[in-house]
Amino acid sequence: MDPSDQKHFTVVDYVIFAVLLAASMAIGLYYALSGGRQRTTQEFLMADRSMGCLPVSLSLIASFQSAVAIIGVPAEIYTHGTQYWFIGCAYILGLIIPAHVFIPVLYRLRISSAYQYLELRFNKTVRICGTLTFIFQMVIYMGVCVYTPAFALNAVTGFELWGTVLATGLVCTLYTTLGGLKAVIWTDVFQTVVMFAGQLAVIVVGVLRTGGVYASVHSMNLSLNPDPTERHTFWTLGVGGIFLMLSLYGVNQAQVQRYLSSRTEKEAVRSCYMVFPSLQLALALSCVMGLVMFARYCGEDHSDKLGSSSRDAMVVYFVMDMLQGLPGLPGLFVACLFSAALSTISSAFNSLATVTMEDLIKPHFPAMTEARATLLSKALAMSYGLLCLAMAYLTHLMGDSVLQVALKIFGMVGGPILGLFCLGMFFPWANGAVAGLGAGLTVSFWIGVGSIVTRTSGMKPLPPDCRVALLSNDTTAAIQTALSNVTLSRPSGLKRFYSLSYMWYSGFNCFTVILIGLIISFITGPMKEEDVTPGTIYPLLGKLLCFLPEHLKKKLCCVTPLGQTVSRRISLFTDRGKQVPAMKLNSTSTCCPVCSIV
Ligand SMILES: O=C(O)CCCC[C@@H]1SC[C@@H]2NC(=O)N[C@@H]21
Ligand code: NA
Repeated sequence: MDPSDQKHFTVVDYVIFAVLLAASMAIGLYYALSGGRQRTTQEFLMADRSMGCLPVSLSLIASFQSAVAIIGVPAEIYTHGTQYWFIGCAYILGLIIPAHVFIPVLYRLRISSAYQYLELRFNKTVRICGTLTFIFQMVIYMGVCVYTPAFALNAVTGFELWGTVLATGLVCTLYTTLGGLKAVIWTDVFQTVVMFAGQLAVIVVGVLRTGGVYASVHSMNLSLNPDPTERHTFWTLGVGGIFLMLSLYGVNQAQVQRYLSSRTEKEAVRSCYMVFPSLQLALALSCVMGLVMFARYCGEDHSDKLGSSSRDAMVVYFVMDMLQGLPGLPGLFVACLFSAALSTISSAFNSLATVTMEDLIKPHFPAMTEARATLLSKALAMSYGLLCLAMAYLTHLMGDSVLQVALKIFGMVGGPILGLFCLGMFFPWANGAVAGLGAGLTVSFWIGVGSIVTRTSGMKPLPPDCRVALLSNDTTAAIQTALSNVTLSRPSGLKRFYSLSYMWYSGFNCFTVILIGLIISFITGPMKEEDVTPGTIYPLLGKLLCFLPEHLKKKLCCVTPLGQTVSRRISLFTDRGKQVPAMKLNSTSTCCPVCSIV
């Protein structure tokens, strides 16, 4: 990028960025020195299970809204049109199902890590596999989140790349290590506000300077094509996106930990509902930013100004172009970018430290003292921080648009984990979980790597050229007809398998795990009712057939309502070694194998 095009920061911008980092540190220090001073893992990892629905809901959004969305979504809209906005349709079921299926089951088990559910329902091996898969997913995802803001800023403003990565990583590691989950949640609240403010500022200034978004209306496209190999259609985003949402907001430890830190189950369900409007707002802001950017540049390709860097960097170029000469606003946008990154990375650190502690260390050292366990948790948060800096470099090599990289990771790794939980909750007789997960991950990496190797991610569509958009309608129609007549060489066989849209990865891999898990269960003999831990099954069929009269349901499937108590006592997880009051279970009804809750 030649220096003449380089956008520069004024002192005010650097000050605003420094204030953001300092504010986050202050919140972290406050929680390190107040309350129980983070002396127990219940406080450090679970915020004493005392959180209200407002901070939890804002923290739930912040966990998976990082600089990847702030930069990647406008770049997506600019390059491919408004198709991506349809992922908003997936937020409906993508939040209702977690609120009414996953939260009730997981909250009533009084666990700290989502993967403790897997040991309760299956066995310790499944739990370890689930935990390791989660760690793998979040470490790579964190690398993308740390790298994105630093790379984008460096490409446009010459902002020191690795210095920024280091500063972000260290500040984040510090306040997460000092202040625990309470600090992470309250910094998430503060950072979500900064994130929205920054995006709003860019949109307002952008609309004022480009005179509206009329030119980009033509980039509104709606593809209802059911072909699963088409990258973004209403079906891949609106339906495939539901499985993506379930893998994140239903069973991902970062979100489950927030549900479990709520003071009551109702607060947790309410926080899940409160996520919906804010998530739609976040999606709308980033999509409109892409439209304003299109209106400004009409789809022309300015990457010549940016040298080799991708369309993602173009978003930062556009923002700096818009905010030039308005001291403080470039700094606000940079603060917005790093708020988005910090809130995601801190959530990832804390959830990684929690599962490592709860799932991998505590079970082997039950007699470990509270002080030592808390110290170890802090050391883990620190080591994960350093590990993600290494992953940031790996992202440097990935090449794809950052949004696509993140969505692929969730699909390839989050999908199979979702399948594991669904196998456990909806199929009482299932016990082939390890084989199911193994098969799911194998297929997922086969298709993921295959799609990268064969690069069958479909022709990169021509950047929408607003000259076409501004032509008279019949000319445009003529051009589009001509283009549609050019049938791309349709991939067949394995190539077609590799060209499955990555938005179907979550759903596809989830079903692979369930299918293989059920087949193995039948081959090795299904689980007996009495062996299933009560409270770990969601009576799916019973709920679906809830319209049937009781006597018919009794014949078909006499399901006791969720969480009903039955006669046998079971010992749940022991919190710190002592026997937690077991769930008294006292209904005697036996149930059919299909949907029974014992
Ligand atoms: O922003 C990121 O870091 C990841 C990209 C978005 C992740 C998914 S997309 C659907 C859902 N909505 C969000 O805001 N995040 C998740
Ligand atoms: Na975030």
